Amino acid sequence: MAAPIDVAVGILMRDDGDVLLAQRPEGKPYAGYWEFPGGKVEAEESILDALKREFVEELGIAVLSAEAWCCVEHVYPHAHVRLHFYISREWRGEAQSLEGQAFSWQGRVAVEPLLPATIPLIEWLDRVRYGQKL
Ligand SMILES: Nc1nc2c([nH]c(=O)n2[C@H]2C[C@H](O)[C@@H](COP(=O)(O)OP(=O)(O)OP(=O)(O)O)O2)c(=O)[nH]1
Repeated sequence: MAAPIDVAVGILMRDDGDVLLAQRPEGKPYAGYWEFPGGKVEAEESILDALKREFVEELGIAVLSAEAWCCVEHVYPHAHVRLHFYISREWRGEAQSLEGQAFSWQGRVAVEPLLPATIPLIEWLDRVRYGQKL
């Protein structure tokens, strides 16, 4: 099988625990599915740099700091991806829809459909956001 493609994914988390999700625009695989913003890491680029670049390109947001959280691999029909999820609580700017995508701040995540590889993350994330009360 081909080597996985590295993808940098960012979870912006507000003080109240809400997180930002975006809807994949037309023309991409899984258009209309919800995801955390991010994109493919380019050659010679660190994952954190890719994350910062994607947030500027897609949302006009400057990520000031982010912490590596977890890494998930998934094989789709279109690609084998290795997703590097980061959590950021520190950024500058308000989200703008620079690629025509919808986005939404969510507490308990209620948007759907979610990208398949992102679904398990939601439950893990609730443990981070709301403690072990689940
Ligand atoms: N951003 C993001 N991608 C995800 C998530 N979950 C998940 O399976 N993916 C997959 C979908 C895609 O196969 C891949 C991301 O690639 P992409 O096509 O969106 O990346 P990109 O913006 O760099 O795209 P492009 O330059 O090729 O148009 O990771 C997620 O929560 N966020």
